[in-house]
Amino acid sequence: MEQYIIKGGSPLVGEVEIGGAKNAALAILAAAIMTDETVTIDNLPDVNDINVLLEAMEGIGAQIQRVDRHTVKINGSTIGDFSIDYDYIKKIRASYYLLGALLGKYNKAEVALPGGCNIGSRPIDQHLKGFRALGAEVEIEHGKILAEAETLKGTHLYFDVVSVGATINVMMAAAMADGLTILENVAKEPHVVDVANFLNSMGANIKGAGTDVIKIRGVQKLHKTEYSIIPDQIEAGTFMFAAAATKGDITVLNVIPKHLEATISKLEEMGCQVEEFDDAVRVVANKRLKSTQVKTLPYPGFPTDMQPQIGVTLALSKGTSIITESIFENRFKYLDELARMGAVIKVEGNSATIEGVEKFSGARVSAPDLRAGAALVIAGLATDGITIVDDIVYIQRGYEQFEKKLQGLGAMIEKVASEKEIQKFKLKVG
Ligand SMILES: CC(=O)N[C@H]1[C@@H](OP(=O)(O)OP(=O)(O)OC[C@H]2O[C@@H](n3ccc(=O)[nH]c3=O)[C@H](O)[C@@H]2O)O[C@H](CO)[C@@H](O)[C@@H]1O
Ligand SMILES: C=C(OP(=O)(O)O)C(=O)O
Repeated sequence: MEQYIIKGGSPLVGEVEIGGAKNAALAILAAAIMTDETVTIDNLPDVNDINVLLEAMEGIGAQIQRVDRHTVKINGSTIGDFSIDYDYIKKIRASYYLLGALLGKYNKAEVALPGGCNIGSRPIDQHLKGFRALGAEVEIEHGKILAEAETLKGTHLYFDVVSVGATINVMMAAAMADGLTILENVAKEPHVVDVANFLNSMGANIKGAGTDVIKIRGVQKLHKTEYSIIPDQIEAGTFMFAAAATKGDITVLNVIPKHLEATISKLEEMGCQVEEFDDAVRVVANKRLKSTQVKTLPYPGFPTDMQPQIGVTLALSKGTSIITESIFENRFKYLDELARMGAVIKVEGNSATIEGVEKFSGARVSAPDLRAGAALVIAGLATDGITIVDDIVYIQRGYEQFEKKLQGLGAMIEKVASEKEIQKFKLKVG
């Protein structure tokens, strides 16, 4: 099992290139099979979730051609099977997008109930409500969701909760339904807009993505396109908090600063200097930061996927901070690990009270999920001494070459897989 070993305590300084957004890419890859023509997708992050989804798509007959590390050509004309097995997709959440894509194109889909990070109960009732409203029969049998329709028909639907996944999934299916679909109380995340833009570039007729109401006029056919995925706001924010926690100076390159506003505003409140450029953001922290309050909310609120990264940074900041996690009920597990490094935290329900400490002490900790894992790496980088992070397979789900990018900023971090490699690292760093 691979681990990260870290010798922290030095500021991270330099520039880092941000890749394409995992959560946009997963939906866009699935949507690419909705035409029989060849779709080229660029700025794809080379992370495990993407590779798992591509394998699942190949498994049902789609032709996948890797042009280079970040570019893929997809042709869905050879799909002969509408059923995705659990073995393929148990590790990823976004497999559910194949449901919307297959249902939209073929009026039939069978997809095993999704996996993904264990950050809460994560129901998919809103996805199913949307498919049913479009006229599909939907059953859950033997761990699979079975959806089928004679024809999909446009509908007017009000989501009960704001869900990224349900918004995108129902929007995909509706893109090829008969007539007009109006979706209300939808998610407004940048990746929702990116998927709508992608579908429109294939000939769909979707308006309003990024607002509370999306209107989709169904089309009979979609066509080929070439599309570049937006930058990953969560990867960018992770490096921005790495700058803050290590009292560093990091410029994240290839970002859309508008997508980072909630993160930027918290960093400024905490005492960081933040400079915005056209497609870059620089974060400088040259003193101990201040406490603040933060509540996770759907976009444009503070993202739940950034909650552990701010949590680690606040645990080192002066004063008492309160974090309220309002999206997922099980996203504080990293705080137990952080307590092993000396953080002082009390969790009650969906809120954590953090008494900032001057410093952590290195320890062996486990990544409980993707973002929590990245946050524990940040904690290690901010700590004198040695930290070992176990279960980095979670981190590899969503961060491309995480340790290499951190090394480029001066971090002493290595991926190791044996006691011998751990000892070698310790000897090297003294
Ligand atoms: C692959 C992907 O893009 N994952 C992201 C996506 O997850 P995901 O799409 O699973 O998250 P949702 O936006 O759907 O979840 C938001 C809230 O709605 C609830 N809910 C959702 C669907 C549903 O049918 N019923 C229901 O009650 C969830 O339990 C949660 O409390 O958005 C989350 C919120 O920004 C992010 O943390 C995840 O990184
Ligand atoms: C929670 C995440 O992913 P998923 O929804 O795929 O589990 C994430 O990207 O932070």
